[in-house]
Amino acid sequence: MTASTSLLTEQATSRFVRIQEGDLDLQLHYNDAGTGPETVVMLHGSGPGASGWANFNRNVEPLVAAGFRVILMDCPGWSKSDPIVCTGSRSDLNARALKGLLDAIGIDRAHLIGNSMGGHSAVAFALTNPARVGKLLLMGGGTGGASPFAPMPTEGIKLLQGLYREPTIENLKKMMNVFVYDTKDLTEELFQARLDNMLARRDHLENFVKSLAANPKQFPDFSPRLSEITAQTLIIWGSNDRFVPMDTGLRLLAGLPNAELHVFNRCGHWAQWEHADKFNRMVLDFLTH
Ligand SMILES: O=C(O)/C=C/C(=O)/C=C/C=C(\O)C(=O)O
Repeated sequence: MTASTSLLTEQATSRFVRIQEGDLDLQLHYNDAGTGPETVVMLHGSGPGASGWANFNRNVEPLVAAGFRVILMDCPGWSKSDPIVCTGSRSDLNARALKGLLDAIGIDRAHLIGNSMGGHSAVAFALTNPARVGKLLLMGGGTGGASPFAPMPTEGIKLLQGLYREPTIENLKKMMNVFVYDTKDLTEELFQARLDNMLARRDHLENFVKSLAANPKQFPDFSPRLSEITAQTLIIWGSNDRFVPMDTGLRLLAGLPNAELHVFNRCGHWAQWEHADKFNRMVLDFLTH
């Protein structure tokens, strides 16, 4: 561990910023780690209790050690960011929040890593702000839309929505057991931390349910527009993903002109966590070559 990575805790990297982006006027929470000429932004998924730190805590340190600045944005409606009810496209809402954040903290251009909803949001950002995107890494997400192979909503998304409606430890365990292929690393400590995150912000849970009632399709299908994105893209999927099925990754590969796809076997919806070491090596190789 170097001096620059020794202070990589959630608390030490926690920051708040006020953003004004069109009609969005919000306080956002983010984590800001490391220094360097290039910035990597990580965008988390849409589960109850998710946050940048919860999703990517196994992935920050290697990037910081390699000389990147890493920003984890907590999307509006999650963690310590302000609450919101989203009645339109949540992917586009998050993209606007990200533009507001980058403007507010003076970052012109960044590489984006998105997990699930974070992937949908990264694509929305790349479509509206192409000059501000370096490379794109999409994991278990990138576009909404139906799967021709898996019943929709998938079993994972049904559990996720059930947990928003009834936020109990039992429902949390049911959902998290489906997140990953191998459940042995899901400790009581991890369940408890995620439960605490969730229950700390009942307003976020209620707002998610209201948002879904107002617009059940929070994540639009970007397939017809993917060819507009010229950024070099690495798509990563778990072959056992029970939240966003792997054929979504194939759809992204077919649509994005400069993309390649890596599929992890024995891996669910959290490739960045389940295969963290290999994932981190792949990210560094992708970003530095
Ligand atoms: O419905 C979708 O397309 C997206 C679903 C998600 O974003 C689910 C993400 C779950 C997590 O990764 C999490 O940590 O909550």
